[in-house]
Amino acid sequence: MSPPVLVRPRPVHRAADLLAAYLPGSFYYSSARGSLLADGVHATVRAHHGTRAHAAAEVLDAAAAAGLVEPVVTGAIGFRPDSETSLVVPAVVRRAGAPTADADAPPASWSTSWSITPKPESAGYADAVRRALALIDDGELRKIVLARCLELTADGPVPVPSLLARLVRADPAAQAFAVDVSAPGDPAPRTLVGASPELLVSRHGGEVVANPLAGSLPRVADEAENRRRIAALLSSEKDRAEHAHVRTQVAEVLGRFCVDLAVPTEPVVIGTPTMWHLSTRITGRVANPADPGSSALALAEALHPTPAVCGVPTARARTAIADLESEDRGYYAGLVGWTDLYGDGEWSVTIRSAEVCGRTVRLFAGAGIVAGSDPSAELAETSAKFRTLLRALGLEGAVA
Ligand SMILES: C=C(O[C@H]1C=CC=C(C(=O)O)[C@@H]1O)C(=O)O
Repeated sequence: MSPPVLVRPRPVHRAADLLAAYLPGSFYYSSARGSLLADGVHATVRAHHGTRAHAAAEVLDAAAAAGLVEPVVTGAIGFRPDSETSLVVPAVVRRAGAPTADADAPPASWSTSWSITPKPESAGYADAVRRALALIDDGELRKIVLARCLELTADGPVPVPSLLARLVRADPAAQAFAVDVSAPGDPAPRTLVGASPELLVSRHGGEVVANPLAGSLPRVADEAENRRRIAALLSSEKDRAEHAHVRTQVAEVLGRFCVDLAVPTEPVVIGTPTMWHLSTRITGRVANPADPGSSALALAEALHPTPAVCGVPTARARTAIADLESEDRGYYAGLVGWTDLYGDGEWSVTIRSAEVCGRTVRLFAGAGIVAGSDPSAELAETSAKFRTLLRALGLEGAVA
């Protein structure tokens, strides 16, 4: 049984210092609620889908018994139930407040030439959207999120610390992360890096927040046009339906764990530097905070995959994704974050992300397809979503 929360440690570092101290192999996670930098491996959490929260609680209890102060489990879990997982109890954890926009950002591009390979080509993606729409017409699916991949190769190793710093600087409120996800056989260390706008779930002292997003339009430079887009999103039947699937499922799952669940019936629009999204902030309190089955990781596992990355019904959407997408998603559309000894923690949806390995960067972006979706608009939406990473790589405009 985990000890009760009495006094929580206060951050003793500056957010900018934590970001500057990040090195490949470390775990970094920051959001509007604070920053965390972790190094070394005290223990590894080995468990499969559905048992990770209990395994994490056991490993955390053992770490505390062994004298580790305030142990935390950090890491990432891939999209598929059987996909890769990287969960560890780090040896050293440093915390700080939320990052700010004035953090130092390194220069734009460090590679003089890149090769860019879309997988599939644009026409192939549009075709997959048409096939998904046929499944929706047939009544097999109500929603499916279809993703595509860009494989970039630079003329030298991609410096992950600079990429991470540029992502944080561009959007300090995002859930930014860098996680070592190296696997046997990788030609170089592999890092999952990104700046997700979507909080899957956070739990602090028993207070739970989830912030599902779905229904999107690209952000542009012209503010009048942006105002039109915000109004268009709020009134779009198609986008509201796409969003409602996610809100309903997240609320239903959290309802199994929480009391005082508050689920707004009307979405609002949130902006990232590159996108506008319909957003619903759902709050509640865990009914049984001491139960490891209600930890932040347990809630995250129960929620995953939400219809923001998979579809409705979930099982049919998963098989359709396997049939219609050409590339394995790996860690994309999974979850990334941390959970502590008390069951608190924060997990975000692994989107606006890439896996960096040596000179190669694989990035994914997806779009929710519902009745009424237009293949060319969904293709454009995925291109706009790639801009988060492409901008940070100094490559904005490189992909139509
Ligand atoms: C699947 C992604 O975004 C999700 C989150 C926000 C809006 C979404 C949408 O409108 O389709 C997606 O559900 C992605 O960025 O790859």
